[in-house]
Amino acid sequence: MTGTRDMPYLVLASGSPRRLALLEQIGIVPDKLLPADADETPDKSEPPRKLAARLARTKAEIARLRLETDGETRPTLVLAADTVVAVGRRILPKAETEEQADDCLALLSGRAHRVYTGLCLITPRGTRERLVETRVRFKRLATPEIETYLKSGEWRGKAGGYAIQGLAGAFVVNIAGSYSSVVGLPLYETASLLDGAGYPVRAEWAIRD
Ligand SMILES: Cc1cn([C@H]2C[C@H](O)[C@@H](COP(=O)(O)OP(=O)(O)OP(=O)(O)O)O2)c(=O)[nH]c1=O
Repeated sequence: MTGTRDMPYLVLASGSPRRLALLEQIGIVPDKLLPADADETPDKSEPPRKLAARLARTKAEIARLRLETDGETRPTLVLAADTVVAVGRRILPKAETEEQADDCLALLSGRAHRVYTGLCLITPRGTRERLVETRVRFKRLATPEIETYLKSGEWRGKAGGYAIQGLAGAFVVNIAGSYSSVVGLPLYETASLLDGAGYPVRAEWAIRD
């Protein structure tokens, strides 16, 4: 790091520690965290991919408005994401109760589902978006296995009632797409959006330095 570059001010519109950790994994540390409290209820017959895109955009817009209200004048990049788990068109909840997580796991057992992560980056020159789709196939889960998993509490607050980065990693027979996207932030697409908006990602720095 030379400290001489014009670094845009980067705001991560998220309260998710996983999204922050994923960004840090690729050498990006946001200047500010601004969790955006969006209503995550799907619209009537809203397809899962549209929901993920819409919520990512809504979170980014809420954060940008707050910055405006707070009188922020620096050129700012606002990054937000939303992860949705679906079986076909059926959108699974972000599990908040053991019963919800139990229902999700029973549905995911022995079949494939899709994880959609919407990404939105608001820049001074406009809004850029990406939608990343990943197919995940779970093994068949026996009842005692589900019961043990429920006791772990790892499902709490997770879309689809599981976290691939934890114990549920052992349920995954295969995955086609982006692992980081399932965890909550697709790293390739994030780096590419930020780079396109003039935010230097670490690999770029290494080459330029
Ligand atoms: C499927 C899956 C989801 N998740 C998480 C990612 C997201 O944090 C969460 C889905 O909820 P989101 O609404 O996408 O995000 P959030 O409310 O946790 O955070 P934010 O403040 O950014 O809105 O589920 C995992 O951590 N691992 C997984 O394997």
